[in-house]
Amino acid sequence: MQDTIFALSSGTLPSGVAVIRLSGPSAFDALGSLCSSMPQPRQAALRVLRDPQTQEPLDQALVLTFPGPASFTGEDVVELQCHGGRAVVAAVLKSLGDLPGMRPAEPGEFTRRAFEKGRLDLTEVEGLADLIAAETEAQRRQAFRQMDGALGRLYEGWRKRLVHMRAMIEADFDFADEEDVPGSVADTVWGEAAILKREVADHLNRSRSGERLRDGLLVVLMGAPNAGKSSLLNAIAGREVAIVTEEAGTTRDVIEVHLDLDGYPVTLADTAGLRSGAGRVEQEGIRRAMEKGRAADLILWAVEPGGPLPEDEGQGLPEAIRTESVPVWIISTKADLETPTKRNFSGTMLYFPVSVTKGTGLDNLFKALGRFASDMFGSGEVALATRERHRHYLTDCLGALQDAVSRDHLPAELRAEDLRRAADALGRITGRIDVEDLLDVIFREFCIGK
Ligand SMILES: Nc1nc2c(c(=O)[nH]1)N(C=O)[C@@H](CNc1ccc(C(=O)N[C@@H](CCC(=O)O)C(=O)O)cc1)CN2
Ligand SMILES: Nc1nc2c(ncn2[C@@H]2O[C@H](COP(=O)(O)OP(=O)(O)OP(=O)(O)O)[C@@H](O)[C@H]2O)c(=O)[nH]1
Repeated sequence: MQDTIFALSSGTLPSGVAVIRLSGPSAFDALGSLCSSMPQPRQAALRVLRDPQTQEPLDQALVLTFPGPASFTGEDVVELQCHGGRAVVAAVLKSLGDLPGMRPAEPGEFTRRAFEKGRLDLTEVEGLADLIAAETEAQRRQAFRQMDGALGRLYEGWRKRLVHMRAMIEADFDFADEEDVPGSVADTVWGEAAILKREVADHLNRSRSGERLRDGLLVVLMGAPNAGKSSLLNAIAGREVAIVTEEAGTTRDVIEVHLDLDGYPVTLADTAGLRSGAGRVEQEGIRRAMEKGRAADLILWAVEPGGPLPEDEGQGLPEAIRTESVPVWIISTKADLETPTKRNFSGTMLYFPVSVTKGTGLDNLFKALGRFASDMFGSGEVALATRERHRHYLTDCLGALQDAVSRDHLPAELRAEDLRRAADALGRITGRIDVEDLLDVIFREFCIGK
């Protein structure tokens, strides 16, 4: 018999109320050992929880039962909604652990059981994890859609189309000698495969923005020492997160703040000022700055009056980063010291005069950053791939479809095998590869068993 697992499912203690969940075949017996009578399924009831050995009262709690399979995990589930005191929760967990067949749950084990019982596919599991991690509105929306099955349905739909295409080819072989089967049904299959290939390719092209929305856009502040980067970061973050001093080369490490810009997640990283002839520690800071710069979605180049511009040889933005085709915006700092004049720099770069001392120019910069993020993430209407894992298998799927479509000089059996690889790649994303499907489709559509 499978273990029954239990865990505190609500957050850090102490809290107003703490939710302890149990799932598995002994869940209801365990509840029976703790309280006098079982409540109606799915209805909260107030009960005194007692230590099963001593009958000492532990707490007065709301208890709920969710009989499987109509529960979150698909198993019998019990919830104990206790007072959120540390000793209360410790005492209840101890009593549960002493009961037969009970053990503490591993991280994610409730959801894992839900997956194993087929109640959630892998993308829904990931969506649930992302929903719990979501920090901004756009992240929440994307995660909710995925948890709700939008991505899984898209891939399942594609996989079913592939299974159907293979069924067509199979049928063509099986009935090649029979008279009552129409001519080569398989001929239409390659056209369908080409259409699907385009859909997968489009989806794959958009997957970066799904991943970005999940992780947050990386905006990196770079520039010469003393340009005012840390002051700018502090002003943007609205709190003192980076050390601001008048000494050049203060920021030696990369400091990051997470921002919520109109619901979009943005990570802003402050970096060490770039200069030659720096000491060893500072050199390391510069190396890290370069590393961040290469990973950036956007670089803000801070320049004080008279300071170096990105394209300046030696003091500017290093060649290695300029060639990465990352957009660079110029932030002309300390605008209170000197009326900033738009100097002669590459005309395509956006330019923002900012004074942290006077507090001017920041709103403008915020608005532009918000627009940049919303352009990058798009409308958020379509289900996007959100993980490298998805992109990996989508690439496999696309490669297999490409083979199926292009290898028209090869026998259909081999090209059907390409379709199988494409379908399996999708099945790996959702965690559901089901070989029985192929037979099902053949039986249903062609009445083989007549
Ligand atoms: N107290 C509590 N709140 C919670 C959860 C929980 O487990 N406990 N959840 C945990 O993540 C989320 C809600 N998710 C849930 C998903 C499905 C079922 C469930 O019982 N599903 C059955 C019955 C559906 C129905 O009656 O409409 C089913 O799908 O068959 C319960 C919670 C968020 N809030
Ligand atoms: N007048 C004026 N001074 C500023 C402004 N912003 C920053 N400063 C000053 O410029 C100096 C350098 O600022 P930081 O923010 O430490 O510069 P940084 O670019 O982070 O420097 P490093 O960490 O060395 O790379 C400090 O003395 C700040 O007070 C501004 O808007 N106006």
